[in-house]
Amino acid sequence: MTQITPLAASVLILSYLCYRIFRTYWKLRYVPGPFWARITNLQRILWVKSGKSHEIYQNIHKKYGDFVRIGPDAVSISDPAAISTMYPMRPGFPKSKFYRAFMPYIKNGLLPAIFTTQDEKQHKQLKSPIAALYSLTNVVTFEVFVNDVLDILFQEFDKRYAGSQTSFDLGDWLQYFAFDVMGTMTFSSRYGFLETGTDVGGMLQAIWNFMLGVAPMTQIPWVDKLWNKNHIVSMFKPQTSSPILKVVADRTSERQQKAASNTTKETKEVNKKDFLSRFLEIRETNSSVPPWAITAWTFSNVIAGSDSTAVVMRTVFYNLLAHPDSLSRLYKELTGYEKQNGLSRPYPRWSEVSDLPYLDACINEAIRLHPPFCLPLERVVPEGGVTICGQFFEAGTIVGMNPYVVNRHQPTFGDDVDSWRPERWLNHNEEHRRKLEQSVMTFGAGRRVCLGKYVALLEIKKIVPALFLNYEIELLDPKSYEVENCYFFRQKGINVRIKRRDQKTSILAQESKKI
Ligand code: HEM
Repeated sequence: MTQITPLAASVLILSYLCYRIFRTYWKLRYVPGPFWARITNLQRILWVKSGKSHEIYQNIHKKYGDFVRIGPDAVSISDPAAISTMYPMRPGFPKSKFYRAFMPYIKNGLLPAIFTTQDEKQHKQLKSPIAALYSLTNVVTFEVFVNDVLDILFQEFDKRYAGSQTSFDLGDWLQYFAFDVMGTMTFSSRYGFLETGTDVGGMLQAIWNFMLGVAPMTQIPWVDKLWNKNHIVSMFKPQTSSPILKVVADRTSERQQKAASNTTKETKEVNKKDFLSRFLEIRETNSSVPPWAITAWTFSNVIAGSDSTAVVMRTVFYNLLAHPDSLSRLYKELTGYEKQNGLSRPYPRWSEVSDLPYLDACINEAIRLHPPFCLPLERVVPEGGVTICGQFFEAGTIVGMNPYVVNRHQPTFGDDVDSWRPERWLNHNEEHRRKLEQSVMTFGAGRRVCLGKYVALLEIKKIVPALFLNYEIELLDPKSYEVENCYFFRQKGINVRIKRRDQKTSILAQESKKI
């Protein structure tokens, strides 16, 4: 028998490796991009870990154009004209394994959610029964919950800051507010962030730490599968569970027990109102809903809906405070409306502020400037391949659009894409405005577009007028504002002092009742 010499073996292995590298490189050779992206995903991990991936993505698109190869199988695309092809309303363009990394690993396996599932059948099974709850018509029925939480926010502001003029980070309070609103809407109870003015039980920090750990894994999902979502490995690792998942599970079982006894009048009343009671009702009447759906739905609400909304709120407040001209124009719009039509106090109603042009322009500009999710929203090219803006991609290729980059597409939004300019949403005909709106990727697009968009808009359109009409807010140092990004993109350092506005001059519609 002929012996394989070590030299021959080395040559064979080397040739095989060269062949693999060449094949990997060749696959998407026609798409420009950084050199290492042609053969490995390692660079993408480093981008995520740098905390500056939003800037890196913007720079590579500036350098290479609308199509950039970001990994052996992955392409980032920046032209908004591609949105309808890559994110269609019909099924058949599924999410990539990127999203699997976000699924909590519990003792029975992975807990899927509407946001994270790749399985389109499961997505339908989870989303269809509850989609109507998130329609604008239904969401406005939750306005009363936002008012309840605004009550607490105002009480705390008055008690802690308005009289003493002590400075504080408004961004932290907007986050507490967003979480407590979502808790109230979902379970009719708050976490207590506002009452205590702190991150109770370190829950918010734990969510951020979770994001920091998961974000690099999204770029190499096979490592996540081996290391984090593996039954054998998990036996040797300390058991950690998401603190939010624990809260969600506790509140759900409390409610289920109460509903089972169904004795008190209070329970019956609550059951008519919040998301949890509506979810329980849906499950009772729909046998196709799996038992774990309640946890998946409530978990989705809290995890997908709280921090993200806080990010947009911070962007609106920071930019209005840092641009006094904008703030003064908004204030004039609100008080002008109040003079003519009256505004409910202390918090204007949704019906009064849902359609104010300058408020809308400021919120649209904040949504454009600072999307909370800032890596490509990855999809897998289906069987038969697809042509995107004239470029063909074969089945299995991962394509994605990064909201941060798409929202800064110069030919669409103008040369000053990095600047705060709410006016870009005004002074144009309706058709142009609609085109701009459809070119913003902050809420995603198509079949997997954000389910909670109206919940977020309700909160934002309530809190912005409420705070500016009732308080004078002074931004102490615009330069202390900082952003950090893993996949989730958040800010800190909105240090302010506040005082109550002179009630006589600003309250023109005292008599209008609070909801
Ligand atoms: C300003 C606030 C928000 C932003 C910017 C935002 C952004 C997004 C984005 C970008 C997606 C799509 C992700 C993808 O395609 O990869 C998404 C999906 C989703 N969001 Fe939001 N979101 C916000 C608020 C909310 C709220 C308040 C809720 C719940 C009440 C929520 C629930 C969901 C759910 C359930 C999905 C999955 C939808 C599906 O796959 O069919 N979001 N969101």
